Amino acid sequence: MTAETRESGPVDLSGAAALRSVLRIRPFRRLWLVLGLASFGDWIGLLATGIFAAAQFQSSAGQGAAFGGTIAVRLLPALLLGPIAGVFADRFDRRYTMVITDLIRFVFYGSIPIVALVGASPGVIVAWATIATFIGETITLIWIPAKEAAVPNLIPKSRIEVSNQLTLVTTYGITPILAALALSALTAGVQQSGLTLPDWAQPVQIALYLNAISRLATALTVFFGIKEIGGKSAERQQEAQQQSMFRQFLDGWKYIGTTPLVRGLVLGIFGAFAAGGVVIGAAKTFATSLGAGEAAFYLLFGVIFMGLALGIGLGPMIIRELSRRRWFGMSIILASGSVMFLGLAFHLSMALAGALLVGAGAGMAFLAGTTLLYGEVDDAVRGRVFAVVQIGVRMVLLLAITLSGFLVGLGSSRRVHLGVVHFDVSSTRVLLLVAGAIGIWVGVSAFRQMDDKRGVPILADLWGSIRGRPLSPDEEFVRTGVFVVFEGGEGAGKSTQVTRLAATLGADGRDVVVTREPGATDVGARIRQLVLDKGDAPAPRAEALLYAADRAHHVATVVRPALARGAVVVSDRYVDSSLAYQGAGRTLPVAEISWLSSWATGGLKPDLVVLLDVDPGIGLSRVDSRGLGQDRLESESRAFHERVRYAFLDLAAADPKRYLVLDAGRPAEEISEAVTARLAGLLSTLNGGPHPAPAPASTAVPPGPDLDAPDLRDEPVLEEMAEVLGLEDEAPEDPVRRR
Ligand SMILES: Nc1ncnc2c1ncn2[C@@H]1O[C@H](COP(=O)(O)OP(=O)(O)OP(=O)(O)O)[C@@H](O)[C@H]1O
Ligand SMILES: Cc1cn([C@H]2C[C@H](O)[C@@H](COP(=O)(O)O)O2)c(=O)[nH]c1=O
Repeated sequence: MTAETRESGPVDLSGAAALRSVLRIRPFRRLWLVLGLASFGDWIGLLATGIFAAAQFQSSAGQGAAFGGTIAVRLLPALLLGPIAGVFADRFDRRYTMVITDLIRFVFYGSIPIVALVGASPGVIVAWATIATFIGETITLIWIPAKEAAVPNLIPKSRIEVSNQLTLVTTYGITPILAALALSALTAGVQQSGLTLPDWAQPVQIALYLNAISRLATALTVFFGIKEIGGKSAERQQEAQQQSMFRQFLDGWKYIGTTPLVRGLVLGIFGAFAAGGVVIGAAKTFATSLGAGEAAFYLLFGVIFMGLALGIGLGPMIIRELSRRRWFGMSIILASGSVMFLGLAFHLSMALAGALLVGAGAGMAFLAGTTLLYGEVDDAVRGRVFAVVQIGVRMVLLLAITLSGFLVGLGSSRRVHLGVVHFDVSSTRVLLLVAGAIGIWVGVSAFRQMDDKRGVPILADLWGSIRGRPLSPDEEFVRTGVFVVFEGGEGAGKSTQVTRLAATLGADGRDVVVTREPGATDVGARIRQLVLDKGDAPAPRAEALLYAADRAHHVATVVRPALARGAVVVSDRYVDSSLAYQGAGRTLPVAEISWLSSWATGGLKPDLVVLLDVDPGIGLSRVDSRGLGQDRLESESRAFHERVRYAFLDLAAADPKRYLVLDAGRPAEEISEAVTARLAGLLSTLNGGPHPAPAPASTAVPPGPDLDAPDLRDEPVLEEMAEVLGLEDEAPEDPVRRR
């Protein structure tokens, strides 16, 4: 059982369009209806069973015990049957599993009000309500994984997230509210009408019938309307034939335990819910420690659920195309960090903001986690994985609420006065801080385990994604060569130095590739003409795209292949020229140019950038002295060239390790010496030092299609440069400047 590695990530449609597109899928539409009905039945049943049981007793103690008891019974089956429930979903036909389990639930839930009608004693009624609820909930545990495992088979991968949003919002947002409203409207309607209804028509009784009927309705819809859920894949069929249920059960756990991504997702989801549970459990004492009273408790409780809904509903719209794996880790960290923030809050407004973020983080983690699981987990084992998730979430919530409630009750608190600020340092706060810290650790581990964009800065990626421009991960390739780039304004002496360096390295027997931007390739030569000819000027954005296009082709066909085979690549201009000329010069947003270049190059960065810094006046006069006239860029204003110069210097200052900044007014030989000296360190790491060019076939560089790449040492680029330069006419001597 291997998980297919696929990312159910970015949705390429706007929120509303994506929603419409998923609702156009008929089987999903019906499943959504089923879910809505089932969930409405669940919630109204949960409320009504509790009220119904409580109503059988006169004393408040009896009422409390009956209400709490029936609700606890709904959660108990998860403990007992949970682990095995998923096997049913993977072993049997999922359609029949859903239909049969719904029919059983219809019978048992329907029996609860009927037992009361036949005149049984309160004790028997409550006992039967408890037993029937227990059986119904046990059966639900088989129904849920069957449904969860079927969803990805009905919907295209790209729509899974939206469908998931829709079902989560329906289950945890819309239907509980509808159920509560329906029940209270029924009760209020009867009270206000003054009617004396027979026992069987009491509002709670009606709610219980509704709960049962919703099961019948879902069974019929699945049986007649969603036939697509049925059938078994060959793999499932084979497993069912060859393995016992117990073996399948063990394999399910083994799969979760040994598949790092799935294990990380499951643990992360539990972590996020534990964070929410701790806050709910501690909320009452916490509200008191804020001096905010009973109402604040309900407020905090409500705000967490509001955050949950906001996270699920709006999360994907905010982060847009951020990697879902990264989003998952970040959401857990957000939820846990907010729990810690709550531990430090000294005012109700801070607590409410913290609670909202706890809910939002948990909701987003749940959405991202389940969406990833839908995409990552094989159909054959999906039922078991979702059984563990669904049941685990209930158990973790219950445990976290109970344990934190218990722990906060143990400790005492001390009032701390910090100037005008007074707050309690209590066991509640300590608990929140510790739970938050553990949650952050879980989030960071999840992030590290499943990060699919290693090396891409996290916050820049998040910010870029929010703005609709996520950063791409570097393209992977075996890089054994060294990449050196010369940058600088017009006439700085780049070509002179490139040629000198190539000669020195060549004399050393190195495999050297001399190249430049724009124009090192046939495609590039045509682009160079387009951007530099003084004809029709491309608009600034078009100009930026043309340079990026030249770069993309250049990197793919010249630079990467040469680096892969272990050559020293020396390029006259690269990314910084775009940042300086199109960014600072043309005043296009530098971050956008940077993103464009990083996309074009697949994130390839030079090992060393030699920046030849020259006053634009001097540089342009050198260009003029060549007597070849000025191209379109060279003829730009003095202010343009000043902006370019300072942009280069700023780039170098921001990453001093990668740059060698030299005063281009100094003699060419001195500059060459400085460059050679700086490069010596980098080259010593290259294949153990000098070697004959081209690299012998026996070197460690893996052979491959890259070996077909052009070796530009003898190509026109170098010749053309030498010709243009007239290397025998050396520049006047000037001191070298290092920064
Ligand atoms: N250190 C130096 N001192 C004085 N003159 C120099 C120096 N280096 C190069 N030159 C001369 O300046 C002119 C421009 O040099 P070069 O073509 O190498 O600069 P470049 O930066 O490549 O120019 P471009 O921006 O046009 O590509 C040439 O005539 C060259 O001989
Ligand atoms: C790579 C690159 C270059 N330019 C400009 C800079 C120069 O004016 C010309 C290139 O000519 P040179 O002979 O190599 O100096 O193009 C640019 O504006 N943006 C870029 O990305």
